[in-house]
Amino acid sequence: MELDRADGHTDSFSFSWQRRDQRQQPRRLRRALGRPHPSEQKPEAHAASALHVGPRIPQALLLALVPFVATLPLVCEAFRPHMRPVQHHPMRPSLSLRRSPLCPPPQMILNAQEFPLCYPPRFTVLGGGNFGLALAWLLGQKKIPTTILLRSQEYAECINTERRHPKYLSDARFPESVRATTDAADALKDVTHIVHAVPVQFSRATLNNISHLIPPNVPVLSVSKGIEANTLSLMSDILEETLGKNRSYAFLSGPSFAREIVRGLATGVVVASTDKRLARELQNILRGEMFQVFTSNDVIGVEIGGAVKNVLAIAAGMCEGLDLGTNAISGIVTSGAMEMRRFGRKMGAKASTFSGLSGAGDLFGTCFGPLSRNRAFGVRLGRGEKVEDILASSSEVAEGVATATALVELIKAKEGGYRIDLKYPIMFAIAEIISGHLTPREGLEEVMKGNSLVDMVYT
Ligand SMILES: NC(=O)C1=CN([C@@H]2O[C@H](COP(=O)(O)OP(=O)(O)OC[C@H]3O[C@@H](n4cnc5c(N)ncnc54)[C@H](O)[C@@H]3O)[C@@H](O)[C@H]2O)C=CC1
Ligand SMILES: O=C(CO)COP(=O)(O)O
Repeated sequence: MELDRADGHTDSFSFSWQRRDQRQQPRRLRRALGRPHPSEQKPEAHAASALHVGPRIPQALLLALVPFVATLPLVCEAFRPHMRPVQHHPMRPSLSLRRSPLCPPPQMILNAQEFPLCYPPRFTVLGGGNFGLALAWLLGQKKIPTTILLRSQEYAECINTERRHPKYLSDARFPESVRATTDAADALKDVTHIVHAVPVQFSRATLNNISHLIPPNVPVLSVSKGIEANTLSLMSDILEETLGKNRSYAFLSGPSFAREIVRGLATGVVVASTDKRLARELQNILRGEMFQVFTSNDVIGVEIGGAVKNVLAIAAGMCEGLDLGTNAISGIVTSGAMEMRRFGRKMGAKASTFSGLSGAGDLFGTCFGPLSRNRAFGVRLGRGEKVEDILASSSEVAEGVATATALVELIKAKEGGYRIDLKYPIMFAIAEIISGHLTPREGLEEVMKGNSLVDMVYT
């Protein structure tokens, strides 16, 4: 049976009291019998017919059902902790529970600006660098209980007592709903969602250390951008290999500098997941007036965009460090965007993802904006500093450095064939520069002079 709701939608999980024979009769016959189709009735008549109880459902039976229906929400609530949906943590109720009369219908949960979640989310952020802190701050603004798992006791105490991190984003004040700890068991107890913000090269070791403490089915949102150097893995591979396939993962990317987020400046990001419901749930949890969240199911496209733009930002920085001019930077970034898209397609990504926030958007922000650490790394490299010296003098991560060589290895593995460097001249040049085989000037001038620039539109 179906219920015709007042708003015109039909809910498959509820009932209609229309007689089956009446629903199946052709309209002309119904009119002749004086029983027009509900859509042809006046509103009052429609309402009356919706309540009309035919002889096949005795009124006594309906009355007997009333106490059962009335207590259904309470029964659902009582059983919630015992229900273990396949893909989700027990604290995230299954869709059928969310459809209990106590909860708004699913479209309300998914679309409402002020999300009326039917359970209290509790987040744990892994990684206390700039971006982990920015997301904890964002969640704190929404009064969502959030624990940051740090390695430094001193930093954790500073967050808990002074409500700020002494080193990163030190101007940002954390609300009371945010706390920090170095105790992984404490941080992961009762968690409903995990944000993974550990740099890619340290992710596998970090996750292996704590995987036994992460409750089954708790979903993980990764914000790290890069390719693991020794395995050529993306974060989606690392997460599945360390935390298993039996949970949902999502990936956040887009132009989103931590420093701007904690200043409350307008930001737009993409959350990609093959679990559409998780992507929409995270969208509703994270979004706010100044923080827009879009959803995508193109996980590989979003991951490739985030990893490759860091490499291209190093090239943009080198152009600046070498004073090659704006024309050269723009040419290299445009051509690099083509290579990003080409490789993404090879990996199975959608072409359109590279025109969006997690592709072109993040590429522009990182290559031309003043805040990028990858771009800053490239500037120093272009001015003549050595890779090792820059890395040794920096306490913040430039993911593009390790990713550059891993990216070329991954391209070779996926493309196969001869002279792949001709298809990806910019990626190959950056990897050669970072591994010390070419100087920045040699590498970039070779690209600019050697007819290596490609254009998506013109030949
Ligand atoms: N900072 C930003 O604005 C954004 C960063 N991201 C991404 O977020 C991820 C994290 O970057 P940030 O938070 O910026 O890092 P960060 O550069 O601010 O800090 C480095 C982090 O690495 C940790 N770390 C260093 N050595 C480690 C080790 N051996 N094991 C475990 N952790 C170690 C430090 O404790 C610190 O949390 C990166 O993949 C980055 O690309 C993404 C979007 C924006
Ligand atoms: O990914 C980022 C912004 O979207 C941060 O880039 P950097 O790591 O180069 O600072």
